Amino acid sequence: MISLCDLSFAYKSQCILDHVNLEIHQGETLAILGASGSGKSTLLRLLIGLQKPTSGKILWDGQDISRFSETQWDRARMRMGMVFQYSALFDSLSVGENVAFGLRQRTSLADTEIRRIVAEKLALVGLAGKEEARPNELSGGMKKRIGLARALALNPEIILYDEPTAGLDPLRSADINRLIRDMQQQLQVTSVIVTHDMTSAFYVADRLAFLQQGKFRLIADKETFKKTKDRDIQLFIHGGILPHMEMRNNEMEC
Ligand SMILES: Nc1ncnc2c1ncn2[C@@H]1O[C@H](COP(=O)(O)OP(=O)(O)OP(=O)(O)O)[C@@H](O)[C@H]1O
Repeated sequence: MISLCDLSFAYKSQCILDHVNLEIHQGETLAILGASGSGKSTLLRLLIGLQKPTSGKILWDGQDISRFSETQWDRARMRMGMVFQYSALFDSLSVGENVAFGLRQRTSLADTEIRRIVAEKLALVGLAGKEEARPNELSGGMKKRIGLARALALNPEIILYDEPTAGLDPLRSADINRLIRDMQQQLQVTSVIVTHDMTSAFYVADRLAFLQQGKFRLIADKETFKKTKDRDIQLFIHGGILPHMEMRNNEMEC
């Protein structure tokens, strides 16, 4: 569905992505993992057209979206939902108007239809009837749910999540993880999740891709990932403590 082809990106002289290739399959949930500063958020920004690659292509259904004009991007973004790290809700707007934001900006739907969609999406994330609440009255977990309802409002084909469990306690994180998986199963939407949270990644993702020094060190399904003998990946998975297994050093598997 989406392919990164020989994609490179640099901020001035700092190379962030170095000739990477990645396939994002229709309907899958793919987790992008990597240390702080490895370029995960940059990759999301490239996928939503907020950055342009230095070289290479991003193909979506055969079209190179990295060369799109702003008008083409306006149409393409209707097919994408983005869930931001700290929810990025407008505190001055009610919850209902936050969820309605993209619908009002990008469609000419009647107000009654927008209200119906907002009610439907809030129900989907377990917050039915919260239209009149203000974001600053809500917990972090509820804000994340509203961010997700907003991303779902335009029925996107792909949802991009930047650290969906950041700042949440383990129980609220589990709640968000379940919700992401439910959305996946109910709506068959393609999802890309940038996260440091290994519990979350293993729970929600079908496949994982580990970014390090501008390259994907490993792109694999969950079982392969858990069993890899790559030392750096095992250290990352286990929070810096190596499990008892035979390790390989500095060997790229992708
Ligand atoms: N606008 C920018 N201009 C210059 N350098 C930037 C910019 N944004 C990010 N960087 C640098 O690019 C590198 C990758 O940043 P990015 O935010 O993509 O990493 P990340 O893997 O998402 O990190 P984290 O997990 O901490 O959010 C970092 O070294 C960062 O300092």
